[in-house]
Amino acid sequence: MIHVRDLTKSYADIRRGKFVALAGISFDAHAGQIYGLLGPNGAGKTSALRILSTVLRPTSGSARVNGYDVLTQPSLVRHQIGFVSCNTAVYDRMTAFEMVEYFGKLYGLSKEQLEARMNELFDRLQMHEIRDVLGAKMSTGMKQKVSIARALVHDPPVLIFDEATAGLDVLVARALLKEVAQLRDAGKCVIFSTHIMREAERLCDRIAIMHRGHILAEGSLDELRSTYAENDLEELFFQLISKREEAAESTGKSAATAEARKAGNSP
Ligand SMILES: Nc1ncnc2c1ncn2[C@@H]1O[C@H](COP(=O)(O)OP(=O)(O)OP(=O)(O)O)[C@@H](O)[C@H]1O
Repeated sequence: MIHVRDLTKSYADIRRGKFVALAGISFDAHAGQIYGLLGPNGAGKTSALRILSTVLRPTSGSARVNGYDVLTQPSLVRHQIGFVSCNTAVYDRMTAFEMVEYFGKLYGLSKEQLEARMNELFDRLQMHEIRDVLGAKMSTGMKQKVSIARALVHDPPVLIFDEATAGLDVLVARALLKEVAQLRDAGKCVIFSTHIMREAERLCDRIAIMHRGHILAEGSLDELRSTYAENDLEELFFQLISKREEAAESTGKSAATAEARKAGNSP
């Protein structure tokens, strides 16, 4: 359902010059699966997810969502996905009902379809009591429910959650994770980015461990544990990242030594 090949993204950064945020990642995610992108801050998770949702253009490589190409068929791609992040905007002057209705209309749902869908979503996400609450007066948890309803209103086959539990209290975060699992059980393809090991461990069917724009390892939790002979995901994660850092450091040192030799500054 999601097919990503050799995807790269470079930013022109004033301070750092050309900065490579994605260095050629490839992965596939399927219906009925939660695919986790696990990585520390700056790993490139958001860049990858923004490309999948057509907000960003890749520098090179390709990505298809439910058969549609993000570069050549962006509008069709957008109909295939719902996107939830920790800071999806909820308009201050709209009520929960108006927000979800507004997005349903944007997706072209008929009045009847929208009414049925909104009833279903307000039941499922227990949103009836916040139906008439204005965005400005909502708690973070309420806002997150509205964001989820907004992402689900057109019943897309693919759902993308980008660090969606950040800033939520433990009860609201749990409810969100339960909803994510239910979406998978309903046959959706879910991409779930997080830096929280426990979330990835509990929820994801496959995990890509990302660091500085690379996928360092990929597989089901069992596959990762057996390949790296390490049961603890956190430990496995640290081992992979420290190996990478050491390799990068020694490459940097050799490059610097070679440069110095060339310049005649080194014995
Ligand atoms: N518009 C931009 N211009 C320059 N650099 C950027 C831009 N957007 C992201 N970056 C850089 O690209 C790298 C990857 O960022 P990205 O947000 O994709 O990572 P992430 O894994 O989602 O991290 P986080 O959890 O912190 O959001 C970071 O070093 C970031 O500073």
